[in-house]
Amino acid sequence: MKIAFIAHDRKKDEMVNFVTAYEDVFQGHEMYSTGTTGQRIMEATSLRIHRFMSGPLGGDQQIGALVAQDELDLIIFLRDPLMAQPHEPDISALLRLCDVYGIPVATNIATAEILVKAIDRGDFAWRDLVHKYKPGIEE
Ligand SMILES: O=C(CO)COP(=O)(O)O
Repeated sequence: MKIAFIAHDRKKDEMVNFVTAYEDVFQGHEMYSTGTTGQRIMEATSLRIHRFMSGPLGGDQQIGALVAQDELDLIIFLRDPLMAQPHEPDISALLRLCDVYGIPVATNIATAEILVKAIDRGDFAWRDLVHKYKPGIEE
């Protein structure tokens, strides 16, 4: 699977703890992140993650481009709902693309917990069918 991690500043500790706790589940998957989030995760774990730009410098949009190209199966995006972000339009654009393409996206730790257990159980097998048949997007 192809998984992306993104966390706003006040959620980074939570993200690091989460990924550390489930490191064995994430091992072996192809992983992406925004700049600082990926750096923090790699400092704390043995996971290798392809890091894009930092969010405010375009990282959310780079991950959005992967969604548009059907190159991501899951996004864990721990957003800070109590702090305004200078790049809010980029964040909205990424979440919109997830809805356009039906990409599972967890925006809080409770949903992230459920989805990581779903990976472990093989519940993401339907993504293989999506890749296989790739229906066109309705306009
Ligand atoms: O701002 C972000 C997502 O919107 C995250 O970017 P960083 O991982 O570089 O802090």
